[in-house]
Amino acid sequence: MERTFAIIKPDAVERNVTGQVLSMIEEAGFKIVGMKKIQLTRKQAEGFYYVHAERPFFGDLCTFMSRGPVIALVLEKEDAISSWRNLMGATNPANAAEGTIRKKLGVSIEENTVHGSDAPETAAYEIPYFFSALELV
Ligand SMILES: Nc1ncnc2c1ncn2[C@@H]1O[C@@H]2COP(=O)(O)O[C@H]2[C@H]1O
Repeated sequence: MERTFAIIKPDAVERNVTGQVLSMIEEAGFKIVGMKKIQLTRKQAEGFYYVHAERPFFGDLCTFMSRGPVIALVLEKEDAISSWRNLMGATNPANAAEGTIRKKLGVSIEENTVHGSDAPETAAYEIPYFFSALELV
């Protein structure tokens, strides 16, 4: 079993599609082992996305991610990291495959509804950024 970190982003929470995303997660066989609703500060968003600090979209991304509440999740499944990335679909919803969350619900390359860890090292940074060990059950 592997764990990955996921976020349901502000665009999805604003549009009341949190439940649709959670249904797709459960239907795909993930166990939700951690879940919380929080609103990031701008500084917390910058810390979470520090690997993108030099990218031109970094400022807008941190503004977007702190503009409203998000749902932070830890998901468990065999090959959870790649399975979750497959279920999310391509970063740009315009390029996402049928049946993926971003194809169904994504708005734009920035407001793309969900986030997921891209590698085990990333999950090892992202999970404890949001959750203590006691919160994962
Ligand atoms: N040109 C871009 N390329 C990649 N990611 C982008 C771009 N512009 C905005 N982003 C956002 O930056 C985020 C970084 O990782 P995410 O998977 O959370 O999803 C990405 C998008 O929301």
